[in-house]
This record gives sequence, C-alpha cells and structure tokens, in this order.
Amino acid sequence: MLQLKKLVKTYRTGDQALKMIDLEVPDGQVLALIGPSGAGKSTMIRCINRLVEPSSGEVWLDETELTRLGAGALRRARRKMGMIFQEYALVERLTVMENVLSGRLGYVGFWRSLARRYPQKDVDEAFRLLDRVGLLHMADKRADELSGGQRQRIGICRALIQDPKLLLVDEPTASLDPKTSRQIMRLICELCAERGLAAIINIHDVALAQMFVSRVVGLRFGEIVFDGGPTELSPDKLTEIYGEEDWEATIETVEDETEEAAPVAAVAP
Ligand SMILES: Nc1ncnc2c1ncn2[C@@H]1O[C@H](COP(=O)(O)OP(=O)(O)OP(=O)(O)O)[C@@H](O)[C@H]1O
Repeated sequence: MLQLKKLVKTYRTGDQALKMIDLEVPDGQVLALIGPSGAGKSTMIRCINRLVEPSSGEVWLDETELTRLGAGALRRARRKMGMIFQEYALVERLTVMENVLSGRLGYVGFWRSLARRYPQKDVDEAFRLLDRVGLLHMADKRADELSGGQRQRIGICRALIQDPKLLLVDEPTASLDPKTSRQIMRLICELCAERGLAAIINIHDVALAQMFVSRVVGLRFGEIVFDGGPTELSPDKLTEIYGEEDWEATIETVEDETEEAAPVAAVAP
C-alpha cells in the first residue's frame, strides 16, 4: 500500500505545487492522475520516489516511510518503484537489451553494469519481458532505431525488470499517436494486472484514462478535487478539475481495439 500523508511541495520560486495531499493506493490498484497543466501531477509522482524532495508530509510504501530515508536506504527503496517517462529516457547508443538490463542498475551496481556483467537470471528475465511486449526480435537493435511506441515498450520492460511493487508513470503516451497511445496504456494496465502491481499514471488524455483504469484522481492547483471511478467523471466534475470547456466531445468513448493488443505471452510474476 502506498500512502501520502499531508504531502506538501513548495518550490523555491514560491510555487505551491502540492497542498496537503492525502492519498492511499492499495496494492495492485492502477490509478490515473489527471488535471490541467501545472496542477502538480508530475510533482506528485516525483515526490513519491523523491526525485523531487517534498517540503513536508510523509510518503509510505508498506511499512517504510520513504520521506525519512537516508541516501543508501532510499536507493534500495527505489528498487520497489519503477518509473516510466514521457520521453522514454533510453540510452540511444545502447542496444534494446542493454537498455532493459539497465533497470537492474539498482541491484548490480554501476561498475558491474558498465562491464555488462549482469547475472544470467537478469538476462533471461529481460528476454522474457521483451517477448511479452512483442520486441524479442529487436533485442540487438540500437535504441535510436526504434519508433516511439517501441521505445516506450522498452521503457516499460526496464521498469519491470526492477521487480517493482509500484509503477510511477509520467505521461507515457504524450509523445505517441492515438492508436499507439491506446496500445501502450493497455499494455501497462495488463502488465500491472498480471504482476499485481499498483500504478499511478499521470495522463492528459481523459478518454484514455477512462478506458483503462478503475480509479481516477483529479488534481487542480495542487489539491485533489476528484477521486472516483471513470464513469463518475461527468462534464460537471471535469469542469471542476479543468475549468470551463465543452466536455461532451472529450469524454466520448473511444472504440476499443482488442486486436491491437500486444501478444499475451506468459511471464512469471
Ligand atoms: N522545478 C520547478 N521549479 C519551480 N516551480 C516548478 C518546478 N516544477 C514545477 N513547478 C511548478 O509547480 C507547479 C506544478 O507543476 P507540475 O509540473 O507538477 O504540474 P503538472 O500537472 O505535471 O503539469 P503538466 O501537465 O504541464 O506537466 C506549476 O506551477 C509549475 O510551474
């Protein structure tokens, strides 16, 4: 279980990005975080793994208060939190396999990883994950040879090879076309279900969030103004989150495309 207790972030500029956020995310729950630009979504995601240092309040992952940890303990705790980024954050000149294996850096140490001496079980798991996301045949390609959707699949594998409990996902589809966006969201949600992972997905596309997650949290000016199921997101609620706009068009259901899903192969949890 992830718990945020009275979490506050005020940047040095004086921007109050998060104001007393209280939130509980049970094990295995996938939650979409929505809200207008500047609402504090990225800040919240980054305060959880302390890429951004909270100003006050507490973050708990199970029995561990992350906000109290020193550098060494934080490094170990971060293994339990996989992160997926909008811009993929791959190392372009490395191969797909090397990028996936870099997710094990927190376990094998920097020098061993530099010498590419990953344990065989890590390499085996990397192959299994690549197979699961449909990119086994790309293992030896350089990252800069891939499309955006393929890159994000590698980013997902890199996060999963950490063996996390929780995924922190920051605008995973913002650089992708609509069809690829749906494929990537579906893949993330399927993998979370298969592995019993919780996830917080910062996402701009409300319709996409509604298609795939069971809980939506709406942020506005650093405060939670909505917390409920996707079907509860009425135009009124959306106006509360985003301000005035014509929401009828936006929340129109996108047709599902099951046949586009990545091939479902068995991956041992
Ligand atoms: N490094 C920073 N220094 C100062 N202020 C910041 C910094 N990062 C974010 N902010 C401010 O904090 C507030 C929340 O920003 P944040 O990026 O978390 O919002 P967001 O909801 O993720 O927005 P977007 O959807 O545009 O990415 C904004 O007012 C922003 O200007």
